Amino acid sequence: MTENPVFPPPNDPEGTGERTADVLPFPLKKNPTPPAVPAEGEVKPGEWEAELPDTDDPEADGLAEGAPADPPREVYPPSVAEWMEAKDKARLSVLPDWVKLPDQRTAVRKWAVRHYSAVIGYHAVRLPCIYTPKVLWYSPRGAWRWSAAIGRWVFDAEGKTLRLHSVVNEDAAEYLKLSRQRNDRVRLRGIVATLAGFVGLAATLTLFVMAPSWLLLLSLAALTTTLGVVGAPADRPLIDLAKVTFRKRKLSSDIVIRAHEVAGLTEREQSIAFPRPIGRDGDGWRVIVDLPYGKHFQDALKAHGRLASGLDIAPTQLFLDKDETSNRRISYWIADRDPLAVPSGKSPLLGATRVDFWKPFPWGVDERGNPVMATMLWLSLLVGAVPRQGKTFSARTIALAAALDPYVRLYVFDGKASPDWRKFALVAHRIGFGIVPKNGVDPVGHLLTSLRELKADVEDRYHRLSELPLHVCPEGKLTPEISRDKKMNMPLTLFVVDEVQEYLTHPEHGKEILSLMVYLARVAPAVGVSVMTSTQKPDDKACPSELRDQHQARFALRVGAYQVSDVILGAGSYGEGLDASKLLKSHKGVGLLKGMSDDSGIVRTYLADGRDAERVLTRAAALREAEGTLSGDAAGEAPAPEVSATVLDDVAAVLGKGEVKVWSETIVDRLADLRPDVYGPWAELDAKPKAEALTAALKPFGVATDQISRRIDGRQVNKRGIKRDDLAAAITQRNEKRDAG
Ligand SMILES: Nc1ncnc2c1ncn2[C@@H]1O[C@H](COP(=O)(O)OP(=O)(O)OP(=O)(O)O)[C@@H](O)[C@H]1O
Repeated sequence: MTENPVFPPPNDPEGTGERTADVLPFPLKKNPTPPAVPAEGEVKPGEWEAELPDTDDPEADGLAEGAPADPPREVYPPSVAEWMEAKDKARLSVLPDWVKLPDQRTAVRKWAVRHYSAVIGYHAVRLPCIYTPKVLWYSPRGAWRWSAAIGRWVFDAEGKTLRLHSVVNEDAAEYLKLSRQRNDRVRLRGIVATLAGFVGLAATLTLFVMAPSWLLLLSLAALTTTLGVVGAPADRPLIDLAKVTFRKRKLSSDIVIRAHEVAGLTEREQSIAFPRPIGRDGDGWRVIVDLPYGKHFQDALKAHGRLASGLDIAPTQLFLDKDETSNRRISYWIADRDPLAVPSGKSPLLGATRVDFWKPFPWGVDERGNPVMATMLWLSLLVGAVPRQGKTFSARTIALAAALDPYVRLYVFDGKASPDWRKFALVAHRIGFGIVPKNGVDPVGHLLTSLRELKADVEDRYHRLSELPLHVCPEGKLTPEISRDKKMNMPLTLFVVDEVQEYLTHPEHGKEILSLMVYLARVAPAVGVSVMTSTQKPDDKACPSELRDQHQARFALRVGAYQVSDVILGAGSYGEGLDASKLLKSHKGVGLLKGMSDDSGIVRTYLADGRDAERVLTRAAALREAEGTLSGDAAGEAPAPEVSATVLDDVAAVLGKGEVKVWSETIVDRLADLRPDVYGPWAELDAKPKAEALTAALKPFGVATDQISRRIDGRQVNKRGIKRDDLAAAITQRNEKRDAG
């Protein structure tokens, strides 16, 4: 039943000729005339009901005493604006929603095409192999039935019973009257039939001799079909009913009320109400109900399975949305079929020549087929799911969008070394696969170097952005112009780590990787460096909460239990109706997205398979080459020397066993031998700047250089140098800091 609360005009309470009490009339009464008092316990579903205190009731003493709960009308009269607003809400629109809204019009059009093409196809297939043989089979019988009917008509068979009756009753007068009438009729009908026979014969002969063969065939087909239809048995129709391929139910308020009753969401004395009529919404029904007072969204959520059963649909067809105006108002979308099992199709990125990563880009569609746009600006994204659900594919679609913006710097690390990310080598600034060194490359070391490089970059960006003049950087934040200015070297950056648990559980470097990633996920998005991590193990050991919690956006594909869903999406998500454990195995690439925008909900991500990805990345590489933005690994450039991070260990490595203090320039020469690519340029400097380079590099670690005296050829020579004890103390301090995270 559809309920539309009608608000009475102010100062004109319905059903009351005059004001009898200080209690305001209940404004949401439905019937314009006073309703008959229902029998006790009888509740009309969907009707607003209110029990007003009966002041004559001796048991209602307590209610009559004291100040009235409602303010007197004279003090707070309902305003005309309120009344008009209520009327506005209650008024039904002239045209139904599906006519007015373009997406619903499209849905109806699609439905009509789908429906009628299915019906036409159904009959077209059956026409030659079922309907034609049936017509041919039944047409002789039809011809016999027809001629028999004409014979009966000509010879007045319908009067036979009466004539026989007059014979049995020996009523001669009646019999003579009926016989005369019959003779007249037979004569007339005989003439008509003979004439019709001649006309028919002449027409047939004319047709046979003069008509083109198509007309002859058409006439024959029409005659045979007519005879076939006449000859078909009454219990077996010639044409079957088309069983269309999809199931579309007509939803009624009775079904919805039944669902709430079996789900235990209604009270004995109060049912649900329908603030808006049930209507079509895309490929499904939109139902808005008001639960009984005291019941709320979470109750409906808990009863999701029972509600689906009461509606006689699969749970995957029922979607619940909160309503902002009331906690007992729920909006249901009841899909005609499981929308999540319908693939969303190929990613539109496959046809895109380039993407502006500053703007949202298409990532998928929601359950109703509405586009879902993604953005990675100012946020980090965590993707989690059990294996084979589309975790990598969904994360990769985002990385592909980034690749198609030539000004986005990409870091890609895949803990599993799967083939999925290999082709990103064409565009990625830094890339690594797995955790096992191969072909002379240690991927974990490379990740560490990249993380440190990025951390230094982020720190540097903060400084530089705050130093930029206001006309260049008005809000102290990265802008599209700054990010695309090559001289500024602050491009939007996407740091992708797939199967992050492989790196975080690394026995030697896991802790440092974790602390660097926590730093980046927390601090870097604000300067245009976004982190996207994915994992199939979101537990505290494999992917600790200190990292998970830094991700502002979460995407959970199917998981095993609602607790895991909450771990990925964040505590409390289950209570908001977000439970990725309800997704099915068949829901590939489908997940729940939270935190990317104000809305949370389902995303059926677009598909881009391995070949699609390769095509996009080849295009992206060409684009970057043309724009001159190919850098790092993709351009064959080695990482910048990590002087700051490794200098302590390197100096320690070049100290001789018993050496207590060594001159700086000696140390630099030895460092150049150890790592010529890093320290070679220092070694080429003169003695003083050489020593100063080392002093500057060690200063951040608290290692000062001292004057060290040596006797050379009987002469006392003083030069600045490093003491072993100072170095050891700095290394211990650094290690303690690192362990503490
Ligand atoms: N959006 C999508 N639409 C349709 N199918 C998809 C979609 N995304 C993924 N799939 C299918 O799911 C399969 C698994 O995807 P994917 O490799 O991304 O899963 P995964 O969760 O990363 O698995 P693993 O943990 O084993 O790497 C793919 O091979 C693909 O066939």
